[in-house]
Amino acid sequence: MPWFGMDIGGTLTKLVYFEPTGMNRKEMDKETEVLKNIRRYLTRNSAYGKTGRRDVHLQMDNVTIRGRRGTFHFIRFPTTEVGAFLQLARSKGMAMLVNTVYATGGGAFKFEEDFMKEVNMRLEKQDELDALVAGLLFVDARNPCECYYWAPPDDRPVHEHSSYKITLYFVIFIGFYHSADTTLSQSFPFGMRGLDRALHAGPVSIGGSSMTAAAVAMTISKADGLTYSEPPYSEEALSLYVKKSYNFTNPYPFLLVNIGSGVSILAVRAPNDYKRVSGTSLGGGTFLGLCCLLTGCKTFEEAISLAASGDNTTVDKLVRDIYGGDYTRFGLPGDLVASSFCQMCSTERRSRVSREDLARATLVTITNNIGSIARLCASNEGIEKVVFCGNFLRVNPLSMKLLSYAMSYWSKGALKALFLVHEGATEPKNIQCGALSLAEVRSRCNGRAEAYFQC
Ligand SMILES: Nc1ncnc2c1ncn2[C@@H]1O[C@H](COP(=O)(O)OP(=O)(O)OP(=O)(O)O)[C@@H](O)[C@H]1O
Ligand SMILES: CC(C)(CO)[C@@H](O)C(=O)NCCC(=O)O
Repeated sequence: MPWFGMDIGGTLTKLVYFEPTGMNRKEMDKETEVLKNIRRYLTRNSAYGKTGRRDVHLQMDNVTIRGRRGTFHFIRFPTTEVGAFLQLARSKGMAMLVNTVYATGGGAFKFEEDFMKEVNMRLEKQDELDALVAGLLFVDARNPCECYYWAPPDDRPVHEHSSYKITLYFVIFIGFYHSADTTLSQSFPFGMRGLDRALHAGPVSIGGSSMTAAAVAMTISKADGLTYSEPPYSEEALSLYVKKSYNFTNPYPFLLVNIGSGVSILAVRAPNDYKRVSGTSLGGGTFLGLCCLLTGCKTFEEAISLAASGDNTTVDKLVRDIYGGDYTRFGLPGDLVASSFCQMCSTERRSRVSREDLARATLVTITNNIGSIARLCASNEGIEKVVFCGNFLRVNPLSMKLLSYAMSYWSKGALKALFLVHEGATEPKNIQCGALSLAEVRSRCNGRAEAYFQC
């Protein structure tokens, strides 16, 4: 029997196939033709039918389980295609094997009878959240660079990077001020809020030097020490992030936020000690469903690519759209989204909004909401490490960066957002182990050459 494990989720079915390697002649002779065919079919292709895909970049080689060495292959297809999958498995002779497969996810219950009827396959059902925790610990133990985080190269939080600019603007401002032959109050007889309102005005002149009113307003606001941060969703802030490996050898306690169709949040205190502390129905399925409705896109990949080039500020109402600037008393920066999608109440704005902006706003809305709930759960549980997983993060660095920003900004650096290579990464080998010394990398890889090179 080939070694399979399945997770039949609300949106995607994940199939893990363990291909034994290094079989001796006797074992090879014993392997039936059906098994050989299945092995060849799975490992020689990376696409199955129209929608089945093998994530070749996630493949794990030289893994030992139950004394057998082999390779893990990761295959996925939409759960709507379970029927087609069963037909394919039948055509490959699966029904001729006496077989039981470990299966998890809601579909293990829902499709149990179909599996038995179509391919004579008994599903040995496992709880999906037990499997999630066990799977995370398994894969992390075998891949030293499994766990990573997003941060600027110097590891300082992104929102602190803007303080460089505060200093810079302050210096520019002082320069202007000193070269001016007029006083500040003469140039700007209005207060800070007036300056913020001047954002839309044209160039102004100070002592013969001119700069835009917007730059002056920003300068003053920064020099004045008002709350300021680069908008987390601005390209400038997001471009600061690089992936960095995280040493997860002492993981407990950690919060595990699984963003699938819906979202489950677990507090994990030991390998066999966790509880589901919360969840939300606004998850990856909501993002994709709303995006399809709003933009007419057809696939997750399309939705993500639209979002990548969109601007949510044409769709959302920001604090500054309501306050004219920051709401300083309660530390709400002007760039914070005050009300998701609120600009879409206007017929005029609706008529000129782009698909890209709608996709971006949907992504930001769903991601920020999950970030807020995760942050509250972490503080309730007294946990600092927050691991995000689930296929919503697949090919979706934007959400990972937004979550990283939100965790760090709102907790004043206390919370760390962590991610997993086998959930979301497109190029796992690009992760920098930059924060680790060579000796640390070596020790974490336990002398295994392939792990070391991956690092
Ligand atoms: N190729 C894809 N097709 C559809 N959705 C995708 C795809 N790739 C990533 N996604 C995203 O991943 C989500 C599904 O994630 P995941 O596979 O972790 O959950 P699930 O197991 O299907 O759901 P649940 O655990 O809630 O039952 C989708 O809702 C979507 O946001
Ligand atoms: C129902 C599950 C557990 C199925 O994986 C998941 O989609 C989920 O956690 N949904 C959120 C349900 C809620 O807590 O509101």
